[in-house]
Amino acid sequence: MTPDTPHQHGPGCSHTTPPSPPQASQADPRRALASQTLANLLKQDGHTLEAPLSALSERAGVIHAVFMANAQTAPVLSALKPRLEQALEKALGQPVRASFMAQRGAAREALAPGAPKPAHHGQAEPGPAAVPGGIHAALAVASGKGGVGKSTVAVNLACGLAKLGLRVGLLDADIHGPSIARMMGAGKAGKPEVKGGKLIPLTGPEGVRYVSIALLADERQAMIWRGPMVMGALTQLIKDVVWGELDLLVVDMPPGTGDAQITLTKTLAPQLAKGGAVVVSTPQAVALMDARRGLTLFERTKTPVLGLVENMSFFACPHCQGETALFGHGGVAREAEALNVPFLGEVPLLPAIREGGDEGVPSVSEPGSAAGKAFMALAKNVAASLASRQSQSLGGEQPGAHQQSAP
Ligand SMILES: Nc1ncnc2c1ncn2[C@@H]1O[C@H](COP(=O)(O)OP(=O)(O)OP(=O)(O)O)[C@@H](O)[C@H]1O
Repeated sequence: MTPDTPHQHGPGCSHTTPPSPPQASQADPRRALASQTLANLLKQDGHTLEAPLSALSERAGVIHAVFMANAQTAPVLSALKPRLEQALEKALGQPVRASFMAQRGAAREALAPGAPKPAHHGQAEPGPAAVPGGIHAALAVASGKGGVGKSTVAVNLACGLAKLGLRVGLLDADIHGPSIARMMGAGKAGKPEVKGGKLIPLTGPEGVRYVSIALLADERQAMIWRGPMVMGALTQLIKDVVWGELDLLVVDMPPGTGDAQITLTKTLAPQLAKGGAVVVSTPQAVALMDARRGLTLFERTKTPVLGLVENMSFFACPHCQGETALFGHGGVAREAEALNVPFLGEVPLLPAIREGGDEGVPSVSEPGSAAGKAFMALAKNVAASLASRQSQSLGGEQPGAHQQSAP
């Protein structure tokens, strides 16, 4: 029973109707006002989207307005929430909390005309048609588990490759724990603009253009979107962004090997065929086991693997300059050899790397530092590997073919 549906007594039913919280009835003029307020805001921002009001109720003097969201509207509504609540308060003359509820079959409705049909369990498979033509190649930065420094490597690779002369975009697809905005210093730059229903990426260090779901939602809010909404948000962050001409879109993948990762690799398949994936791991056995799973995902989706990266390789003490192999230095290089995958380089555990991440200053922007040198060496190896991939692609290799040659 939804809040708007009164309890119906069947023949012989003696149940008493449970007391319900104070709610607005269908005839309540506030419903129309709430719907109109959202419609006006969407129109103001140049959207042609609709998000019907599902319920309006009142508790302890606060009005709760629930709107239906689908894969397409969810990110827009999240970004709009503070303004929507303000506008609703003004229109209804009372404090208002707005929330959004997933619509059944939402992803299917969100498919663009001509996009591939939805795959199993009703989730959108956006397909290559969704990717803007200006994105020439993509680099997926992945890890089997969280916390190994994948986002740190993604940021420094993006900025390092930009320093080497590439036009680089950076997409924070780590929808459940987005940290790219902070690492790129978004606090200083504010929120991205929306023009004609498209998002204008922010420009960060070294001219890297970037977007993150964290820029659309409140950074403190837990990312609890599920299934189709995640797919929809990710697809929008690729296709509804004015990326312009990019030699490379670096994608900070969500950790693990679930549906979101598969959707991303399939959506960006042609671009990944000209770029590839790097898998980040710390050297200890547990992380390596997960990294292996990450590699299997790329094999399954026929994404070329450029190689493995060892992060937090050893602790380089800034006081005594001594090195301590906290997680067992060299584990990733050995794993790469065993799996016949290139080893791209190692990055030590350095307090400056964590500080740079928190302050929004990537290590490569301080080229003289130990961290800057380690990440630039990595970026150069990746650039060499990309160049060799692209010359192979130009040489007639089928896009999506699995490749694992040394850089
Ligand atoms: N080499 C390093 N030395 C010191 N600190 C590091 C290093 N690499 C990453 N960190 C720090 O470790 C923390 C986790 O890193 P990061 O967010 O990049 O990991 P992640 O694998 O992307 O995690 P998640 O997937 O959970 O978001 C951050 O505070 C980051 O600054």
